[in-house]
Amino acid sequence: MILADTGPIWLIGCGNMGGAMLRRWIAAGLDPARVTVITRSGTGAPEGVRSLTAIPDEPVPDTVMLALKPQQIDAAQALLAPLGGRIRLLVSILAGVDHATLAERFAAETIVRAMPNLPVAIGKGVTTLYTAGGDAAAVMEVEALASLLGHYEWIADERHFDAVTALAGCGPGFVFRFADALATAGAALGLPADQAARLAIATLEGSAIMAAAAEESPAVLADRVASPGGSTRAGLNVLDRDDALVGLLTDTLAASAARNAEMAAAARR
Ligand SMILES: NC(=O)C1=CN([C@@H]2O[C@H](COP(=O)(O)OP(=O)(O)OC[C@H]3O[C@@H](n4cnc5c(N)ncnc54)[C@H](O)[C@@H]3O)[C@@H](O)[C@H]2O)C=CC1
Ligand SMILES: O=C(O)[C@@H]1CCC=N1
Repeated sequence: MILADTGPIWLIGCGNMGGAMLRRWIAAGLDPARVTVITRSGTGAPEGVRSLTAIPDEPVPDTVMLALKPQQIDAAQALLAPLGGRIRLLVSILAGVDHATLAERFAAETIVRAMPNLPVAIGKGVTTLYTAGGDAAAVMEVEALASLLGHYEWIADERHFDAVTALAGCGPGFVFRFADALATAGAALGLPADQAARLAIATLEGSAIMAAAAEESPAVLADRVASPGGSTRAGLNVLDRDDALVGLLTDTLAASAARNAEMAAAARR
């Protein structure tokens, strides 16, 4: 998808996620001269990008992206309050904070909630998008940006946003933790820790790539690894006993989704 050259983009906050997205967009062809990063610290912007600690005395930019924390939404609102008109496109990656709250706090023609995840840094991220409606060109522009980050999809029902945040936004954190746990378990069987870590990550990489390309479900692929009466089945029996792994992940996602709801409630005040 082609990036439209629609004018200035202001990125409010440029930490782990804002920085990862911006670096990927620039690597994929976004002109850094279009972007102004505005942060409290004045740090974190990639080379070639204007970095400020307050909004410049300039016309309202076409696009504003909110990439600070949900707890910093009051500061973002105060920062943008002096703008003299409506922003054409506001994109928010704030976990939890809902469309209605954004519309109350920010004057924008089109508002899109986006939930990226950290592998956007290498163009293999997952970005989920939601809008309550807006200008078709602005929506296409968001798709063009999201497509440069990896896989993206829209959700029609905003009530699913906390769930996709827990699954895909937070998901890399859980997968990284699983990689560590796999390595720790390998080391417990006597492997050197560094070797166990290498084998765990390479195993995850190959399995994820294979699952992504396969027509079969992961459940079928798991059965393909498990020879009848063999050692994989013995291991799977532990994960499957009383749905142990499903139960653990259900609790994990539920905790994340609940925290998103808390952050959303705090932003409504
Ligand atoms: N880290 C991740 O994997 C993901 C994060 N997100 C969302 O991205 C947002 C940012 O998260 P991170 O990048 O992890 O946080 P971070 O702490 O790394 O970055 C926050 C950024 O906001 C800036 N900032 C803080 N106060 C400010 C203010 N008053 N005015 C302007 N800038 C200010 C900081 O200087 C920093 O650049 C959050 O809303 C989070 O929900 C969404 C998906 C994934
Ligand atoms: O931890 C957080 O709140 C954010 C939302 C998704 C990933 N990181």
